[in-house]
Amino acid sequence: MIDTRLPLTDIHRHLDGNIRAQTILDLGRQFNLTLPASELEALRPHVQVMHAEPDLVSFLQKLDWGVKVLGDLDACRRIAKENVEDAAKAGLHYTELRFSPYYMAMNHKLPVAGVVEAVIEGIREGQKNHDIDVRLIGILSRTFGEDACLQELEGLLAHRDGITALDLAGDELGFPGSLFLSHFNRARDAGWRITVHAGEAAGPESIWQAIRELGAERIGHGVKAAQDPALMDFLAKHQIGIESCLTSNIQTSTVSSFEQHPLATFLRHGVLASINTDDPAVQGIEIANEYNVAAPAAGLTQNEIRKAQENGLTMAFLTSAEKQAIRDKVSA
Ligand SMILES: O=c1[nH]cnc2c1ncn2[C@@H]1O[C@H](CO)[C@@H](O)[C@H]1O
Ligand SMILES: [Zn+2]
Repeated sequence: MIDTRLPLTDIHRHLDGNIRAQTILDLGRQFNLTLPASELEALRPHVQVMHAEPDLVSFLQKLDWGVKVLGDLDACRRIAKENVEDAAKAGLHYTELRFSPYYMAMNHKLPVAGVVEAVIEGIREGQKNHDIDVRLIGILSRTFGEDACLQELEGLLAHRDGITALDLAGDELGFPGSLFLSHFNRARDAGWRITVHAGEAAGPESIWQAIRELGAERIGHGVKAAQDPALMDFLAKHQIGIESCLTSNIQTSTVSSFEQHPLATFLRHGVLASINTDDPAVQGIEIANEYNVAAPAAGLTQNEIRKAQENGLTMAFLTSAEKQAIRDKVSA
C-alpha cells in the first residue's frame, strides 16, 4: 500500500515508453502513417506488452510505434505534456522523466537538439496546470551505437540546464557500457548526475562497470546484483540507489516471477532501493499497481514497502532542501 502521508515518487519512468495509445492513433492520422490497426483496442497488442516477452530486446520493440508517430516537434511537445498530466493523475508528487532524443528523432529525421527543447517546453506546459515536481533525465540509447549516442549527447548538451542527469538504456548485452566512457566523462564535466541501466540483461560485472567507469550514482534495475555478495555490500556501504521496476522485470523475462524478484533482498541488506514503473503505458500498469500488487507479490512487508517509498525521494536527483520542501508539502 502507498503511504499517503509520504511523497509518492517515480524516478525511473521513460517518457517515450509512456505514450498514450490514443495519442499514437491521433498522431498516426495527423501524419498519414499506416499503423498496424486503426482502432484503440486493435492497436493495443502492438503497443503494449500483453504477456512476458522472451527477452529485453523483444520487450523494447513495443516502444517503437510510439516514436514512429512523432512526425514533428509539436508531437514531441504534446507527448511530454501528456506525460506530466498522466504522472499527476497517477498521484505522483515527484517524478524524473527520462527520454532518448535520438530515438524520438530518428524516424522522421527531426533535429535531436530540437527534440530536447520540445520536451523541456512540453514538461513546462504540463506543470502549469498540475502540481507535480518534475526533472528530466537524458538517455543515450546504446542500441544505436557510439556515434548515434554522441549525436544524442550533443543534442542534450545544447540544453544542459534543462537536463538533470544522464542515463544509458537499450540493448545492454549487445552494447556494453565500456563503449561509452568518453560520453559519460563529458556528462560529468557538464555537472549532470548519472544513472545507468545495468544488471538487467547482463550480469553483475555490468553494474560494477557502470559505477566504476561511468560514474553511476544510481542503477536502473540492478537485478543481477543479488548474484554478487561483494557488490551487495558495496551498494549498501556507498548508498548507490537501485531503481527497481517490478512488472518490467517480469515482462522482459529478467526474473521469472515476482517471488523471485530481489527487491526484498536488497532492502533487507540495507541497499537503498525504490519502487518505479519504467514504461507504464507499454506495460499497461501504473505506480499504484507496483505498490499494491507487485510489491506484496515480491514478498515485501508493509514496512518494507514504506521504506522503499521513502527511498524514492532519498534517491532523487534533488538537493536536500528541495526534498524537504516536497516532504513538507505532502505532510501539510
Ligand atoms: O527496461 C528497459 N531497459 C533498457 N532500456 C529501456 C527500457 N525501457 C526503455 N528502454 C530504452 O530507453 C529508450 C527510450 O527511453 C530506448 O532506448 C528504449 O529502448
Ligand atoms: Zn528503464
